[in-house]
Formats: sequence, structure tokens, C-alpha cells
Amino acid sequence: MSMSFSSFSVSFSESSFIRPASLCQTPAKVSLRSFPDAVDNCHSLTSGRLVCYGGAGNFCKRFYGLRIWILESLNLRRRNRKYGPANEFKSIRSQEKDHLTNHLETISSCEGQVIHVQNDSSETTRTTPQPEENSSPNYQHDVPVEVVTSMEFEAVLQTHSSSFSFEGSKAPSLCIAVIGATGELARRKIFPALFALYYSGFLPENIGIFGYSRKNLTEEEMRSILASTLTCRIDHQQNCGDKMDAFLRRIYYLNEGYDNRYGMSKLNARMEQIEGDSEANRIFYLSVPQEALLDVASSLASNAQTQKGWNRIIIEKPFGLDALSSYRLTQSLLTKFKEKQIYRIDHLLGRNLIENLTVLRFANLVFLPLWSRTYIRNVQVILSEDMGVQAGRYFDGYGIIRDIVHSHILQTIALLAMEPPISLDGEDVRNEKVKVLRSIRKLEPSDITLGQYKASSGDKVDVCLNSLTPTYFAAALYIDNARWDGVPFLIKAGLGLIKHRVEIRIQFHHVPGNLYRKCLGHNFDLASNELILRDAPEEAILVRVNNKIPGLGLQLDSPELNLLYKDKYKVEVPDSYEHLLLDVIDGDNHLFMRSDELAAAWNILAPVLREMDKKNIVPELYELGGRGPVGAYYLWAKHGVPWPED
Ligand SMILES: NC(=O)C1=CN([C@@H]2O[C@H](COP(=O)(O)OP(=O)(O)OC[C@H]3O[C@@H](n4cnc5c(N)ncnc54)[C@H](OP(=O)(O)O)[C@@H]3O)[C@@H](O)[C@H]2O)C=CC1
Ligand SMILES: O=C1O[C@H](COP(=O)(O)O)[C@@H](O)[C@H](O)[C@H]1O
Repeated sequence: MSMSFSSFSVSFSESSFIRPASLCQTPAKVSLRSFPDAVDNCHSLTSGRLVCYGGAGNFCKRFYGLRIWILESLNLRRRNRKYGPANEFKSIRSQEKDHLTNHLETISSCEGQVIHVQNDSSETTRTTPQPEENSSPNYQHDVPVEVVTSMEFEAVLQTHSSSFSFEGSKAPSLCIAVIGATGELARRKIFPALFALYYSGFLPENIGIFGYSRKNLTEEEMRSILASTLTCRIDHQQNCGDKMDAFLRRIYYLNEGYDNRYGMSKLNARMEQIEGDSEANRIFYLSVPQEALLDVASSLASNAQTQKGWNRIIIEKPFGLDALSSYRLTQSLLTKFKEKQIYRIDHLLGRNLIENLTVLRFANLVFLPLWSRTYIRNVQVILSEDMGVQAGRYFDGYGIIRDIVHSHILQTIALLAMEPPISLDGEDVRNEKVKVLRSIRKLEPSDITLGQYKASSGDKVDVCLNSLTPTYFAAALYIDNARWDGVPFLIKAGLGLIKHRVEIRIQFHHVPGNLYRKCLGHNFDLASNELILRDAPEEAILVRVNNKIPGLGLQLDSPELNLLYKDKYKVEVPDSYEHLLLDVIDGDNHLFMRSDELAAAWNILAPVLREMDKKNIVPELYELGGRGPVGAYYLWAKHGVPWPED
């Protein structure tokens, strides 16, 4: 079969296609060149859909944000004196970052050697494939990443901190294109998040927001569809209607049929009209089905990137379906874009809890020295959705491992377990995360439990759900490095369970030779200290401590010290899409997986996915609204961990 860069998806039956499961048994590195295009580029979903890629058809307002914040503070003081309100400032902050990186280009030094660090404008077009990237046999080590170090940053601050201003120059325009604008995700999450950012002044006044898809709608029709999805948050009530109207007026719609190349040229022309002669930056949010991703990415790379500023693309999970398909997808993207242009979004990583995890670790002396196998007995990462959640069409083909475990859970573990990064810079953080991911032992099928929910009658409750799609996954992971040797990291991710609970539990060892052992009652196990970082049902930080019960005698219990966010902070927490979109605008990529992180995460899950495909493993059924498969309780017990109460 001859292949072009475009991609396609077809339904197929088991009998008419060979499932490519056997491919997964070969390490990606070795097998890449040995399979015919069709097999290389296609992958079956548990839904029976064949997806073919390529040839087949705030640590302080976030890590990087800190740097920008310092610059902002320096400039803000000057600008306020000169130009007035801070609002004006917000719209140009990403350009300031670009000025910073421009400066870095010329002054970076490394052990006395002058090196060239590419600036952000190098995020612009690269339409010609780079041979060295294409020929790399093991891209985990060869991904081109431009790193700006903290030393360099400090040098810049000292030398150039007074020179980033826009006196006399026009602020750059920003165009954001949502490709797949009529889709569920775009309507439900992306446009509302963009509006919330617009409301708060995080988008420049001259923003251009473009919806793009194949549906034949007029601009007015698109605006009225979006108008029905926009709401103002409780703290965004003032002038809400006016702001909404103004926002909707900044929305443009293009539908260019099935020829994305032509469509992207049209998009480019429309963007140029909005941008005028100012500097221009562009974000392309690819909210399209996975099988359309490469065609859209390729078309826009060649036809819609600006030469007058940076271009960034956001792609949605899942990022491939296993190590091999993900490798192929990444390689194709890297022939069109530089690594630093690509933002792989997983909105669950935009939660406050995730950002706070590293703040707690690195900004508190009470935790910092305890963060290792010496004091920590086990870690539990729990994401359970209750009965309100239906897997639905999107989830169907992917299942919980590809949807939630591969990115969200493994990224959470990486942030929790990484060594302190040398700075708050996105690349420094990613460098540490990838080390953790590469140190995690490959998961063995004996260390996992798979489940799928069912109605109490045993009937199917979700018509979209294939019988092999797991909606529940529990596992015990080990990180084979000096800090974490022997500490079990237990994962529990499931849908349709009794309780909505998203939390990280860090359980400490018993106090050696505890003098009060006898006063702690029967369950000595439950009396070890525990740190609980909770996102749902209510955001909170809890620390379980042993404490004397008031009264005569000496009896202890283990209550929780409780920082309940809703009591302490009277603010509405922004949606995670808002957080992450702002990160993309800022160029802060620490919460977005780099290609080498992506590959390392797939490697951990590869043996399990392979086994599931090869043996068509049927997940253990559990009752909708129940506690999940009993297998998970055995797994916890096997690794010596008491199960937290549901
Ligand atoms: N929905 C969700 O909750 C989540 C979704 N995702 C990911 O987000 C992406 C979008 O999901 P979702 O919104 O649910 O999908 P939908 O199927 O609802 O929407 C897809 C959108 O893409 C457009 N589209 C389809 N094919 C093409 C093409 N070849 N060229 C241009 N546009 C195209 C469609 O419009 P038209 O047919 O008119 O072209 C539609 O606007 C997917 O990659 C999914 O994996 C990730 C996490 C959660
Ligand atoms: O990405 C996903 O997230 C949702 C949960 O997100 P929320 O913002 O609605 O809490 C999850 O239900 C879905 O399966 C998954 O794809």
C-alpha cells in the first residue's frame, strides 16, 4: 500500500485485519524499520477501529512563569511610572519572554564555552525535515531540546533586566486557532477557557480567535453556538455580557471542506488580515480526532505558520496508542515542528493540586528532608470518578491506561518523585521528570488489576464500551533509583466508582521504637503519619498526626490537620484548561510532556498493553457505583499497603 502523510480511520472486524498486537512485542527501537508501512502506521483500538497515522492515511505562577514574573515585576515598576495600568502589561508579557530568549541567544555560556541557545522565534517554521532527527534510532536520547539554564537566566537578569520594553513599538498580536472547533472538547472546554482568560485580561486586546473545521457554518452560526456554551464564573460577573460580546466579536470561523492544505492557506490569509503589520504569534490547538492529527499538523506546518513571531501547537491526548505508534507520531511531528513548539496537553495536569505538589515539596523544610525511602513507606496516587461519569465515545477506544494512566498518573509520579530541578525552567523540570520515568521498572502484568464497570444485573451500562476496554486500573510501581528503591507507588484510576476522589497519599514509616505504641490501639498500621494532597471531592491538604486524646489517661488517636481550600481561600479555582492555555501563551512547558518523557512513559506500560492485546484480556467486572475489582485490594495487601477508606 502506498502511503501519503495524510491519515485515516476505518472500522474493521477482527477477521478482516490482522491485529498489530505482535508488533508491540518487539522493542520499538529494533522493530521500526522492519514492518511494512501499513502495519507500521496503523493501530487497532479496542473498539475495533483502526487508526492509521502518517503514511497510512504556579510554583509561583508556574515554573517558567516565575521567570516571567520577575521580568514583569522589574518592567512593571518602570512601566507603571511611565505608562500607567498593569493591564496593558499582561498582553505583552509573552513578547517580553521572547526578548529574554533573544538575549540569551548571544550571551549563553556553558563551562566557559560560548554556545548558541536558539531563541523562541526559532519556534517558527521548519518545513524541511531535519535528517538527524529522522535518522535517530533512539529518540529518547536524541530529541532536540534547547535548554536555557538558570545560570544563563540570572546572567540575563543582571545584564539586561532594564532593556525589555516596548517603548514606541507595537505589542505583538496573538492568533489562536482551534482546529476542530465544532467538536465536543472545543465547545465544552477550550472556548470557555479562552473566554475566561479574555475576561481576566490574559489575552491581548488584539487577539484573533479562529474556529476551524469542516462543517458548513457561517461565522455568525459559530458565534451563536459558542455563545450558548460560555458562562461567567462567580468572580467574573461584572460586565459579563459586554465582555462576552467583545470576545465573540474576536471569533472567526473557517470551514474549508476536506482539503486541509487549502484550508490552512486560507486560515493563514485570514490571520494576516487580523495581524496587520505587527509582530505576530500563533497558537494552533489541534482538537481533532487522532486519525486527523497528522494531516492537520502537516498542512498547518507548511501553510499557516507565521514568519513574524513564534508558532506553537497544542495536541490532545492520547499521544499515540502504545510505544510504537507514539514514536511514529512523534517522529512525524518532529519533521514539521521543533520540540519546543509542541505542547502535549493533559488537562488533569493543570489542576491546582499538581502545581502545589512541587510547591509543598520544595518550599517547605518540614517535607523536603523527608522525601525519600528513608522516611516514606509508600505513595498512593488515586483518581476515582463516581457514577456521574460516563466513558462515552471518546474514551471508548482508548481505555483508562491510555487516557489517564499514561499521562496524568505517570506525570504526577514524576513530579512527586523527581530530584530538585536546577531551576524552575520548564526544560529543567522536564529533565528531572524524564529521569524518574526512565527509572520506573516496567510494569509486569502480575502487578496490575484491570476492571470494567457493569450494571448490577451484569448488563452493559455504557453502549459505547467495548468488552475489553478497561475503565479501572490499579498497579504497583517501583522506581529503581537511590531515593525511592523499594518504595511502592500504588496507582488506582477508575470510573463509575462509589466516590469521586482525586488524591495523593504519602504514608510515612512507623516511628522506630515508638514509646507510645501501646497507646495507639490495635491498628498500629494506620497510626503512621500521612500527608494527603486532595483535589476532589474538596481541595485540601491533610497531615495525619498522632495526638493525645484530651482527658485523663494516655490514649492516642490519629486525626488529620486540615487545610481546606474553600475555607481558607475565597476564590474560584480557574479551570485547568485556563491554566494550561496560559502556560502555552507564556511558553511555560513544564506541565507538558516532552517527546522523551512520552516514550519513557510508554515503555513502562508496554508489557501490560502487549499482554492485553495478545491475550485479549477481559477486565474484571465491577458494579457501577461500587468499590472496584477486589483484585486491587489483594494488590495493595501484597505490597504491604493499607487500603484507604472509600
Ligand atoms: N472530548 C473529550 O472529553 C476529550 C477529547 N480529547 C481529544 O481531543 C480531540 C477532540 O476530541 P472531541 O472534541 O471529543 O472530538 P469530536 O469528534 O467531538 O470533534 C472533532 C472535531 O474535529 C473536526 N475534524 C474532524 N476531522 C477533521 C479533519 N480531518 N480536519 C479538520 N477538522 C476535523 C470535527 O469537525 P468536522 O467534522 O466538521 O470537521 C470536529 O470539530 C481528540 O483528539 C480527542 O482524543 C482528549 C481528552 C478529552
Ligand atoms: O481527560 C479526561 O478527564 C475527565 C475528567 O476531567 P474533568 O475536568 O471533567 O474532571 C475524565 O472523565 C475523562 O475520562 C478523561 O478523558
